Amino acid sequence: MRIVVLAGGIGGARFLRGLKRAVPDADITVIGNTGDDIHLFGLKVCPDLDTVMYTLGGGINEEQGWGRADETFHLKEELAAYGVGPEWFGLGDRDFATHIVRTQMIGAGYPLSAVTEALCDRWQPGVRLIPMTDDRVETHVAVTVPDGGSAGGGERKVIHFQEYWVRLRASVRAEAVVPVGAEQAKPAPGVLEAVAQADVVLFPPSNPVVSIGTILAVPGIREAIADAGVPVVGLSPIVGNAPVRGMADKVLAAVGVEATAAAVAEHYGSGLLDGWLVDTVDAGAVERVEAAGIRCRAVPLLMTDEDAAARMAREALALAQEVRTA
Ligand SMILES: O=c1nc2n(C[C@H](O)[C@H](O)[C@H](O)CO)c3cc(O)ccc3cc-2c(=O)[nH]1
Repeated sequence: MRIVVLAGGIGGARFLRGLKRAVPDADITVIGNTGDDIHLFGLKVCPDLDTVMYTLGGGINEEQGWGRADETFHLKEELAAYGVGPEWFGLGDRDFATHIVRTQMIGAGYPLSAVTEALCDRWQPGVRLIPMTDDRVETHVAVTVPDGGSAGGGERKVIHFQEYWVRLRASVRAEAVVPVGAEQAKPAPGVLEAVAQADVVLFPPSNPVVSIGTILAVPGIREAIADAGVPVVGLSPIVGNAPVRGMADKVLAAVGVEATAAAVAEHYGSGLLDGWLVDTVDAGAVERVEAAGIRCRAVPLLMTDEDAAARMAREALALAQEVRTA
């Protein structure tokens, strides 16, 4: 079975680990979000690609869900001693090596897709990991930073997604989320081919705006998925009207979508999604999602461990089969 998965960071990576366990013989292609990418200290950092690569390759820091296990931060401390930041982004020594190799290869003329393949030669994630595009796309967030005054004023600015997410911890209101460069970007080699050859396309419980939404913003990808003629099944990242992890509710508000399992399904829409899994606590949403033309089932959606993630993957594939034979 050929499975294409659109993935962000932690949620996507953990789901993929479950999927591999559920269907060990499947041929899995992962289209990774690169809107979170950031240039720091002259290096290109790809948090979501690395989170998938490290998680499936056995090198992830399990507690954090990002970055390397058994990490040290000497380089970051030395940079800080020179007054060179940012200090708010935790790049460890082992992780730095990945960014150095990536940046060196890009400088030598290799596209990001080829670099990612080379990095995966070491990690052997057991899936084909392709960035959504080789072109530069950076998600920016328009915010108003309060001036602290009683008039409720503040400075409106546009900041990098990582500054909004990591430094500000989404504590200021996001007014708009813009995947800068997406409109001009082309899908990376292999992306459209993988979708065209897929038997099923899955949207893990990743962020619908800044992860999956960014991938779908690359011209051609949404259309290829909608036209593939195979079941497209997603899993809700919202459980009981709150994100399972992260701050997806904050960016959903910025695009005018309420943080409920049903609203996220409607946001993707029946033109794209054929099936949607909601958590059992959201069983009441099933009717609304089905009324929107999307087949819906309520099953446990908390990825408490690898077995739970594998059960979710099996449910997603079962729903895909149901859609296919309907
Ligand atoms: O909350 C944090 N997330 C960090 N993340 C996670 C990441 O910024 C976001 O969670 C994702 O971009 C959202 O998908 C990192 C990921 C990397 O690959 C490398 C370094 C970091 C550093 C941080 C960090 O300092 N704090």
